[in-house]
Amino acid sequence: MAALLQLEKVTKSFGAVTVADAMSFEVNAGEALGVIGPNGAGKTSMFNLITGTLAPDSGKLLFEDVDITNTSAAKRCRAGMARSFQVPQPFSGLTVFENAMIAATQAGGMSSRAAESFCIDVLHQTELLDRANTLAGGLTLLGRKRLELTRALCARPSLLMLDEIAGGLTEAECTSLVQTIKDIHGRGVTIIWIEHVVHALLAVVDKLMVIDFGRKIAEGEPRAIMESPEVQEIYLGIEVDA
Ligand SMILES: Nc1ncnc2c1ncn2[C@@H]1O[C@H](COP(=O)(O)OP(=O)(O)OP(=O)(O)O)[C@@H](O)[C@H]1O
Repeated sequence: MAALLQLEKVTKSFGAVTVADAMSFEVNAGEALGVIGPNGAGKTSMFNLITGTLAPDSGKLLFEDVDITNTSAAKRCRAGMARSFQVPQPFSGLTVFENAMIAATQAGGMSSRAAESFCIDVLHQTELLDRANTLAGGLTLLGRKRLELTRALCARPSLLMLDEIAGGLTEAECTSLVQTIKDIHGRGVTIIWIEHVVHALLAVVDKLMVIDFGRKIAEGEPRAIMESPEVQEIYLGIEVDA
């Protein structure tokens, strides 16, 4: 598999707080990478560094083998990166369909005519088609999460980044959203998914990475990583017998 995204020794600090400490990893095309770590570990900052809303102090990022370290966030989006936000950020006074259209025409660069049928298709995938004419502000939490996913997909990403999209959902809602994400991944979209709801992640991802204090603690086959004593102790705070 070819690497779609590569981070090489990416470092970023805010004063004394280091959010990325010589962070290196790669994500192959077609892969789903899960990212876990304690609060404040630097997970969202990592997304900001990848999408270009945060500039690294040092290190290099490559997307499709092109050095994007100094590429603007807008250009990275056009190149195929899209993300959802931890706190859904729709245009609350616009309908679900209008939100999708804005994403498809602005982030996805589509003409309005082409975007219409495309958005219907995306809303079908994200199971929001029957809410197309609902105001975004009137959606349930699950609906808002699905709209976050819709808006990211409308940017036509080859790399989809999900930031705690399962947070706050009931068990049944989580199961339903996981199935949607599985289907999206099944269509060949490469995914990086930050999540505290670990069982949701494990249902989808091929690889799991654990970070703490901006450092990569472990990376590999998800269940093996979860069972490793180092991860249990550092991430879960569980004392493991020597
Ligand atoms: N712009 C900023 N200026 C100063 N400190 C920041 C900034 N952005 C993030 N931080 C700090 O960097 C650390 C990492 O934050 P980040 O949001 O990346 O963590 P996280 O792993 O996503 O946490 P959570 O799981 O709680 O969402 C935190 O201590 C945070 O307060």
